[in-house]
Parts: sequence; C-alpha cells; structure tokens
Amino acid sequence: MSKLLIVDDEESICWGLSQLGESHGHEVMMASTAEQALSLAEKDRPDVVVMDVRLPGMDGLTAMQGLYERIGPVPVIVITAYGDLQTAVEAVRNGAFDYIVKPFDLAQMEQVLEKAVKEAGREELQPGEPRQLEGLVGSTPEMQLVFKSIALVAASDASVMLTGESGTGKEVAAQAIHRFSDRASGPFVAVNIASLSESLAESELFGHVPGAFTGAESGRMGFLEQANGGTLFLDEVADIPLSIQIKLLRALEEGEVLPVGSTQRVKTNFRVITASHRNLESLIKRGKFRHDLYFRLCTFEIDIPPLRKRVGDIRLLAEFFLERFVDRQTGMQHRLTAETITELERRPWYGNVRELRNAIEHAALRARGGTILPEDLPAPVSQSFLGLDESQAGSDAEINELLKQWAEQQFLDPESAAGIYEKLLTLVEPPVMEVALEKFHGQCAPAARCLGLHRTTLSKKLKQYDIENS
Ligand SMILES: Nc1ncnc2c1ncn2[C@@H]1O[C@H](COP(=O)(O)OP(=O)(O)OP(=O)(O)O)[C@@H](O)[C@H]1O
Repeated sequence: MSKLLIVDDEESICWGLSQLGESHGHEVMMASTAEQALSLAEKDRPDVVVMDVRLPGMDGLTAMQGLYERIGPVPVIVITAYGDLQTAVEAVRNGAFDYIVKPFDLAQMEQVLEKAVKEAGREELQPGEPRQLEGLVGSTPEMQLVFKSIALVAASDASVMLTGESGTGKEVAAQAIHRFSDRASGPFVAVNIASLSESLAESELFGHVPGAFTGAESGRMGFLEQANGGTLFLDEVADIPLSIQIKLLRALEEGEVLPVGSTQRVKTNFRVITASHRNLESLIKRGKFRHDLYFRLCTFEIDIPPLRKRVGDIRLLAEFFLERFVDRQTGMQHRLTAETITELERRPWYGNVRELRNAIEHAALRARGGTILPEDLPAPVSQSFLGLDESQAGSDAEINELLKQWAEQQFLDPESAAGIYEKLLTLVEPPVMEVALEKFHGQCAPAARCLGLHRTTLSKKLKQYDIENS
C-alpha cells in the first residue's frame, strides 16, 4: 500500500482519482490548493503526488519545487488542461514523473499511477530550472504527444530522429530540442543533405584543407565541426550518399572528423538530430542506408503527424500566424470569419503547416487589414505540385519490392506457400479497411462503397480482423 496525495481544485477529478487509488489499495490524501498540499505533505509524507498545474494561489509547477524542498524526491504526476510545449517542458524540467493532459481516461492514469508507485523511492528526481520558449503551436492530443517527447528527450544528449511529411515542423521541433537542452548556448547548425551535391557533400560536412581538390584554394570548416558544443540538424538524412555514411558513423562514434585532404583528425562534440520524410527502414532493406548508422541516429524517434490528422490545430496555427502579419500601414490586426475557419479546416494541406502559413500571409495581404474571408485565401496546393504523387510512385515501388521479398520468403517453406494468397489478404486488407473507416468516421456503409465491397462483406471482414467500427 502506498500513500497518494491528489492536488486538484476540481472536486470531480479528486473524487475520481481517489476512487482509483483506493481501488488499488492505496491510502489517499486530497488537497484543493498547492499551499494545503505542501502543509499536508510536510505532516504526512506521500509516496506519489498527482498535481494539477492550474490551482488557485500557487500553481502546481511552482509547488513541485516546494515539495522537493520539504520532503525530498517524490514522483509527481502532473495533470493539466493546457497541453502546450512550455508546460510539458517545465513539468519535465521540474522533475515530473509523468505528464498527463486533461481530459484523460482513467486507464491511462491507472497505468501511470502504478508505474509511479513502483518507482517511488527509487526515482532520482532532479528539479531543474524552467525555460522560456516560443514557436511550436498545437493543442491536439497528437501535438501534445510531440511536446511530451520533446520535453523528455531535450535534456539528454540522445540522437533524435524526427519523421513526418514536409512542412509538418520537423526543423522547428529540432530547434526546440536544442533550445531546451544544455547545449542551448552552443550553435544550432542546420544542414539540408538533399541540397548538397554528391561531390561536395563530403567536404561540406567534414571540411577540407587548402588544395584538397581543384578549386579549394583555402580550407573550410565542415558543418560537423561548426556544430561543436551545440546541435547538428541533418535534414533529409535519407539522401546522404552511401559512400559518406561510414565516415559520418565514425565521426559520431569517435567525436572526431577527418577533413578532406587532411591526415589530422579534429575533435568535435555535438548532438545530432536528423529528419526524414522517407521510410529509412525500407532503404536499409534495399541496401541504400546503413543499418548501423540508422541505429546510431535513431536513439529516440518523434513522429510529427500531418496537419490533416490534427485539424484541431488549424485555427490555433492560423491565429498564431495572423498575429505576425499585422497590417503595417494601418497597424490593424486581422480577424478570421467563421466561414474562413471552416474553409481552412476543410482543406487537405498537403504542404502542411508551411502551406497554411503561406496561405495566411497571402490572405492577410489581400484583405489589407480587417476581416479575412474565404476568397482571400489562395487555391490549395495540389499533391502533384508538391511532387507527392512522385513520392507516392516511389513508395509504391518500395511496397512492391517488400512484397516480393515477403513472397520469396514464404516460398522457402512449402507449408507457408500453400496458403500464401489468403495470408497476403490478411496482411494488406486490415490497414486499407482501417483507413477507409477512419475517413468515414467509422461508418461501414460509405467505407464499403468507397472500397467497392458489399457492406455485409466489409462487416464480415472487420469481424474477422477484429477491427472496431461504429
Ligand atoms: N507547430 C508549429 N507551430 C508554429 N509554426 C510551425 C509549426 N510547425 C511548423 N511551423 C512553421 O511551418 C514552416 C515549416 O516548418 P519546418 O521547416 O520546421 O517543417 P519541416 O517538417 O522541417 O519541413 P521540410 O521537411 O520540408 O524541411 C515553418 O515556417 C515553421 O515555422
């Protein structure tokens, strides 16, 4: 049995959490303010604290410091209705055991609570200094997961791989990780690998000495050395030439680089963050990317979902960008109408947040102060304009290749080969059906129509694959 202290000014939350705690055999104390929690904790030391951020009087994050001063390290689960990056980072920096955004489900809390109870006493909590941040906007659960990951990984020196479509905010996320790390006062060096020509990539990354190659009259410090003491952000890392991958791996393992044309290794100490919108695992299978480099680069992966999967963020982002585009002549702040917001939320945003930002800037210029109407927005950017149908062709080829490898594997064993077609359907049908259902909000009839199946056939298959629908 452990002692839990629940601190929330919402009675219903206190009640729900105390029921949860008691049903697991724990003793529960409750407080509705931080001040009350501190005095309770001093009198009767809790093993785990669950604390809301916004409280009347002292806020929860400040109270965490007071708690540590009074009773030493204790796992604190922070709950908040304000799931922004700032709160996530402050909670983690203040040594929070975990961070949960309201509304949460009890199963999620139950899991975290039990983990905290197990860890109680063993946790070495290091209360830290909160820091300021601007730039990364979002309030959907998908973005809160991203904030939480950034907050968790920032303080470490782990290599981070950011995945997500173009324009989703991978570079902004990399900057946020850098700003919240202990390397924040060092340089943040961003390199887009795709923009380097194959012949120059090596000297750009590792530097070169004078006379290293024709035209190299003077020497140049490479990006890996420029990032010394800070963070190196390698964008489009999938494009790194195979011939250079081994040299990069060595530089990462040994903390030294060998400039082109030199025999002298140079020490450099940086944290590496990479980004890619391509499937690296499939490149590894095709021998285009070294698996050892992949593991070195991907200690921690953060996937940033496309904007169409977090429609709830569109309005917030649009308002955030609008604030930046105050009409210079009139000094007037623009405003979005309800119709404009509906239109913004309806669009697919294949170019993600970058496209949204450009659309808002365009509309603000057209509207010249005042209200922004749907007709002020530029036409949506098509998939083909962004070359997405080409990358679709690329991923079709990758799927094709993987399926061939899979089939070859099956034919090695006559028993597996016997049911190969049925197995193939079991492999490919569920994801397609899940996406179709998601598109039609779980409704079977329109999903079946779209898939070209009879509704009862789809229902039968959903049951067979254990896929839920409404
Ligand atoms: N969550 C966000 N909040 C505020 N601005 C954002 C957010 N996400 C992206 N942006 C803005 O959108 C633009 C594109 O972001 P960014 O360059 O980080 O995307 P990316 O995923 O790295 O794109 P690419 O893969 O094409 O390099 C930038 O202007 C950035 O400031």
